[in-house]
Amino acid sequence: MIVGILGCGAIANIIVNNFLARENGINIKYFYDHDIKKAENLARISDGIAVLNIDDMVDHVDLVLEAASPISVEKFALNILKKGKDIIVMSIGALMDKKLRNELIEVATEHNSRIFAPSGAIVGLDGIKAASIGNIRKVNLTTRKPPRSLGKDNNEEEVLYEGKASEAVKKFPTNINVAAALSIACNRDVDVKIIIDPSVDKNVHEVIVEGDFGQFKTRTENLPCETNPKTSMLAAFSAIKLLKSLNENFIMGT
Ligand SMILES: NC(=O)C1=CN([C@@H]2O[C@H](COP(=O)(O)OP(=O)(O)OC[C@H]3O[C@@H](n4cnc5c(N)ncnc54)[C@H](O)[C@@H]3O)[C@@H](O)[C@H]2O)C=CC1
Ligand SMILES: O=C([O-])CC(=O)C(=O)O
Repeated sequence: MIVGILGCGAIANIIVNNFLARENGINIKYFYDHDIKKAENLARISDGIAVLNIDDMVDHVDLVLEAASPISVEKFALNILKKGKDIIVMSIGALMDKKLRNELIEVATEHNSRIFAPSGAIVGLDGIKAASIGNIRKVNLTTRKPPRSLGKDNNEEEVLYEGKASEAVKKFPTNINVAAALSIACNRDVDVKIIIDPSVDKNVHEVIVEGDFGQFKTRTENLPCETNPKTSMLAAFSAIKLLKSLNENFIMGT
């Protein structure tokens, strides 16, 4: 499987460094970023090809791994799917827009392509998907990040946001994709609180779900990526695991 990466920042760097040797028949070969130097850097370390025009990548790959921004999903995903290519979307916040999501699903169905959205920086999506088979009464997400992860310098705790996931992803498009992942997994606009917390040094996500199945609570304490403290290592790891699983015949988990 030939893979192209759209967005050559923190997540892409972790992915490429994990795939330096070809694994599971996956060859990450093409790189596109609107900062060509970033694409060239990844191409150099992986013996791949950096492209100036995204079409020069899409035409040659089986799958595009988006790790850029919600705007890049709006801009490029439709065309990727129309060309019959699969896409892994990291900027899941973009998919909270139901119109865009439905359009992408329609085009994917028509062109026999697939959209994958990894669980990213959060745990519990397996459980919430299963729980959504019954009635779900409550889903709360509380995200705590150190000030530097949110570009702040607080000395005291501050609630930055409290409200629905749909608004959260508009206000903080590169910080709370996890809220979109949760919402889409259970088809509900979940309640979100984002807290700037100078007492934590990790990106912490707590989820509480209650429904017909009973209840569960998860807490993820994520180490931030070195080059982008907003983003947790687990998000990149989840993309790697998903990518590897695409060529496997045994699927574990929901
Ligand atoms: N699903 C999840 O749980 C998570 C998702 N994310 C999202 O994944 C995406 C990537 O995250 P990082 O690697 O940490 O970001 P980053 O900022 O380190 O890297 C993004 C790269 O994409 C490039 N880029 C941005 N917009 C572009 C466009 N329209 N066209 C071409 N290149 C573009 C930038 O130049 C940059 O090199 C972000 O949208 C982030 O919010 C991040 C963490 C968790
Ligand atoms: O990486 C994280 O911990 C969460 C994050 O930035 C996001 O959901 O966009």
